[in-house]
Amino acid sequence: MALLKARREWIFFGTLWKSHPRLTAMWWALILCQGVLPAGFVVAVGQLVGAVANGTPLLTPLLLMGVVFVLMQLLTPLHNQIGSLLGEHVSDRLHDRLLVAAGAPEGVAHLENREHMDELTAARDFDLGMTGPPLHMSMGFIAGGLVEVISGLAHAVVLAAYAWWAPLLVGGAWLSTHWLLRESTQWDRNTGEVLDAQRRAEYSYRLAVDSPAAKEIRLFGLASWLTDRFASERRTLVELRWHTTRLRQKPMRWAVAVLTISGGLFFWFLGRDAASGAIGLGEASTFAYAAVGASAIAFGGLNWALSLASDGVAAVLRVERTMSSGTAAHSVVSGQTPAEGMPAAEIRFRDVTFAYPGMSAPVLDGLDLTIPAGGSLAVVGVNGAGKSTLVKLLCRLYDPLSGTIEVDGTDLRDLDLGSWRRRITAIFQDFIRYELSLRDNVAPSEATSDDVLQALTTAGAADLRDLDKILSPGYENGTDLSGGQWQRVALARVLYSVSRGAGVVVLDEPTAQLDVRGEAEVFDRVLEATRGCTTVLISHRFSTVRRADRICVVDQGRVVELGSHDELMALGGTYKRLFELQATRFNEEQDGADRAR
Ligand SMILES: Nc1ncnc2c1ncn2[C@@H]1O[C@H](COP(=O)(O)OP(=O)(O)OP(=O)(O)O)[C@@H](O)[C@H]1O
Repeated sequence: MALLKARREWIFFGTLWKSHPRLTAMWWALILCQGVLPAGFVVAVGQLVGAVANGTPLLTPLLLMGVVFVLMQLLTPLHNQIGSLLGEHVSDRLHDRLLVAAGAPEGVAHLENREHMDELTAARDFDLGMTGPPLHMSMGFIAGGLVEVISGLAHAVVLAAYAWWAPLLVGGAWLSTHWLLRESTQWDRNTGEVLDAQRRAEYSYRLAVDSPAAKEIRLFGLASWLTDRFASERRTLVELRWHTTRLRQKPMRWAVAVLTISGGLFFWFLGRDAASGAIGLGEASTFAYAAVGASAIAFGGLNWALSLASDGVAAVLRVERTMSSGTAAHSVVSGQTPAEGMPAAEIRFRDVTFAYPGMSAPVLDGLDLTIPAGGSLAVVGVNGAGKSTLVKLLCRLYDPLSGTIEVDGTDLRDLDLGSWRRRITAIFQDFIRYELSLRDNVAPSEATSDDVLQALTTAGAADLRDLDKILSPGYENGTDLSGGQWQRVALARVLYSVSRGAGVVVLDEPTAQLDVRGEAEVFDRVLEATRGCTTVLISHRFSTVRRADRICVVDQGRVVELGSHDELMALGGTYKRLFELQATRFNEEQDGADRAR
C-alpha cells in the first residue's frame, strides 16, 4: 500500500479528489459507465443475432441496443466537459500551491540554485504545453485511456461466459503489453537536459513576443536569430520524444508475438466449438466481438497521458517539499526578537564574509563597518565592488557566510524577520516596474489617496495624479512612464514605507535616471522626508554622495576609507581621486555645452 501511495499516478488521482471531490466523483462514475457500455452493446448484438437465428422476438435486444447506443453518444461530450473543468480546477489549485511554495523561503538564494531552478521550471511549466498537453486537455486523454481499459476488461469478463480461461488468456495477453512496452512511457521530462531546453525555448519565446525586449530585438536585428534559437530548442524537445518512440520498437516485436499466439489460440477454440455446435451463432458472435473489444486494454494513450499529467503534479509537490524543508527554507530563518524602534544606536558589520552560491572568491571579505543610527551613510566603489551585496545582507535576502551583522548589539539573525523587514525599506538598482495602477505601485497595501499623493510629491512626481491609471500600455487606458518618472515612483514607494514606520532606508542608485536638476531637487526632498532614519545610499554620483553624513569606500570586499566628504578629500585617497575624476569630466562637459550654445 505504501508503495502504491508513493506512485506519481496515485498522487495525481489523490490531487484530483482533493481539488474537487464532486467533479472527481462524477468523472470516475462516467468513466465506469463509458467503460462498461461497449461490452453491454456487444452482449445486445449477440442477443439480436441469437434472436434472428432462433426466430424469437427482436424487440428486447433491439431496445437494449438502442438504449446502450444513445447512452454511449450522450456520455462522451458530457464527460469531456467535466474532465476539462476538473483539469482547470486542479491546475488552478496547483498554481496557487506553487505560488505559495515559491514565495515561502525568506531569502532569495534558492532562486539562484540550479537544482531548485530546474524544479521550479518543471513545476511552473506543467500546464504550458511545452512537453505535453495542458492539464485540462490531458484529462480527456486520461479519461479516454481509462474508459478503454475498463471497456477492455468488461469485454474480457464477457469471455468468462465462454470459458474460465478465456479472459485470462485474452485479457492477460493485452495486459502484458503494458509491461512489455513500459520503457516507452518512461521519458523523464524532468532531466536537466529537457529542462534546459525548455527554459531556453521559453526564454527565446518571451523575448520574441514580450514588449520590454522588442526595441533591442528590432534595433539589433535579432528577430530571425531568436526564431532559430527557439526552433532549435523545440527540436531538442522533439528529438527527446522521438527517442522515446524508438524505445517502443524492440519490445513491440515481443508484444506482437504474445498477442498473435493468444489470439490464435482463442479463435481456434471458438471456431472449433462453433463448428461443432457446442455454442450457438449468437454466442459465437458475442465472444468474437468481446475478444476484439478486450484489445482496448492496451495500446491506449493512458500510460503516456497519465505519466505526463502525474509528472506535472509531482513536480509541484516536489517544489513544495523543497521550499518548506530543504536548503531553500533554511537559508534565511527568522529569529524571535522584535525589531520595533531599531536601530536606536547603530548597525554594525563585524568581519562579514559573503560569496554567492557557486562563487570561488568572496564578494565581501572580512568587511567591518559601523552605521550610526539616524544618520546617512553613502557607499561608493567601482562596479562589482560589493555595494549592492552589502545592502542585500542588511535586508536579510542572504546571510553572511561568516561574521555578523548586529543591530544595537543584537545579531540580525536573532531579530524577527517580519518585524525587521517592516523597519527597513529599499529601492534597488533593478527595482520592479509593476504592471499595476500608480496607487499600487506606490503602496501595494491599503493606503489613502492623500498618503500616496504625498509620497509622490516628495519623490518629485507631483505631476502624476491619476492614481488608478495602470502603468503599462498593454491595458485599456494604460500608460508607460519615462525612466526618470519610474524612478520617482519607486522612490515614492520607499517614502510611503517611511511614513508607515520604516526607519532604515536603503537607496541603491536612487537617482541614476534623473537629470542633474531633478536629482538635486529630489534628493533634498528625500533627505528631508527621511530625516531621523538610518539611510544607506549607494551612488556613483558624487554630487549626491557628498551630502551624506559619512561616506565609505568599498574595495575588494572591504571598507578601505570612511569619513565625511571633507575628511576623505583631506585624506587624498581613492574617494578624492574618484570625486575629482567625475568633477573634471562634469566641468569639461559643461564647458563643451556652453561653447556649443
Ligand atoms: N545573484 C548573484 N549571483 C552571483 N553573483 C552575483 C550576484 N549578484 C552579484 N554578483 C556578483 O557579486 C559581485 C558584487 O556585485 P554587487 O552587485 O554587490 O556590486 P556593486 O558594487 O553593487 O556593483 P555596481 O556598482 O555595478 O552596481 C559582482 O562580481 C557580481 O558579479
